[in-house]
Formats: sequence, C-alpha cells, structure tokens
Amino acid sequence: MQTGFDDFLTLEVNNLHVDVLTGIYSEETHLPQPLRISIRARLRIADHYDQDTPLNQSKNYMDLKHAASTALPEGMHFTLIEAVADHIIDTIMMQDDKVSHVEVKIVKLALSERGEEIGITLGRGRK
Ligand SMILES: Nc1nc2c(c(=O)[nH]1)N=C([C@H](O)[C@@H](O)CO)CN2
Repeated sequence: MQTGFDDFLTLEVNNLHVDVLTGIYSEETHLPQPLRISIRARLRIADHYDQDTPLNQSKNYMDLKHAASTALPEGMHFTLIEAVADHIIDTIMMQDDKVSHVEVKIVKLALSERGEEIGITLGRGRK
C-alpha cells in the first residue's frame, strides 16, 4: 500500500554538555567553551524490528554520545563550532555504513542569555 510516508529511524542524543576549545578570538584559544550539543542520526533500517532483533540491525545511541565527548580530541582548538560539528559527523559516519544522514546542533552557552540559543545546526548526508 502506498501511504506517501517513508519509514525512518532517527537516533538522538539531546542537550549534551561538553567543554571544547573553540572560538575565533585570541582569548578563546586557550579556554574550553561550554557547548550544548544535540545529534540526530538517520539510519538505513530493518524491514521490521522483532522482539529478538539484535542491536546490529540498528545502532547503539551511546555511539552518538561518544562522538560528541570522548572522541573529540582533547587539546585541539577548533576555530569554528562548524568544525566541531563536522568532527562529530565524521566520527559517526565512519562508525557505521547504515548511517545515511547526521545533523548536529551546537549552542554556545557562554553567549546565551535569558533562554537564547545561539549557535549552528550542520547536517550532512553520506557522499
Ligand atoms: N558561524 C559561526 N559564527 C561565529 C562563531 C562560530 O564558531 N561559528 N564563533 C564566534 C566567536 O567565537 C564567539 O562565539 C565568541 O564570543 C562568533 N561567530
């Protein structure tokens, strides 16, 4: 039956707080900046998930958390937060061929007052 809706599976990690060396100004090059990072990874999925379907038919969402925390090189300075997002996306794409698209949202918390969210969202599809 044609419904007009495609099946999809999106793994998500939201509002992860990570300190990263980033910034375009000289005073930011030595000071880790608090970032709030959210990730969505779209996967090629199984036809159906049964009660005993193993994890290799999906992907561990903890891999997303790893990409945005322990996999970020300590001590490396990223001029733009776009580069932080691209590093996270590259890590997730390399982990698993089933990942077809990754979106990373980064809010720079040091700039955010009164509920503002200042930052970027970078999305990339598998080339
Ligand atoms: N698109 C971007 N704009 C800006 C960035 C950035 O990483 N990407 N960074 C800055 C500064 O580092 C700023 O956050 C310091 O207060 C400004 N604009």
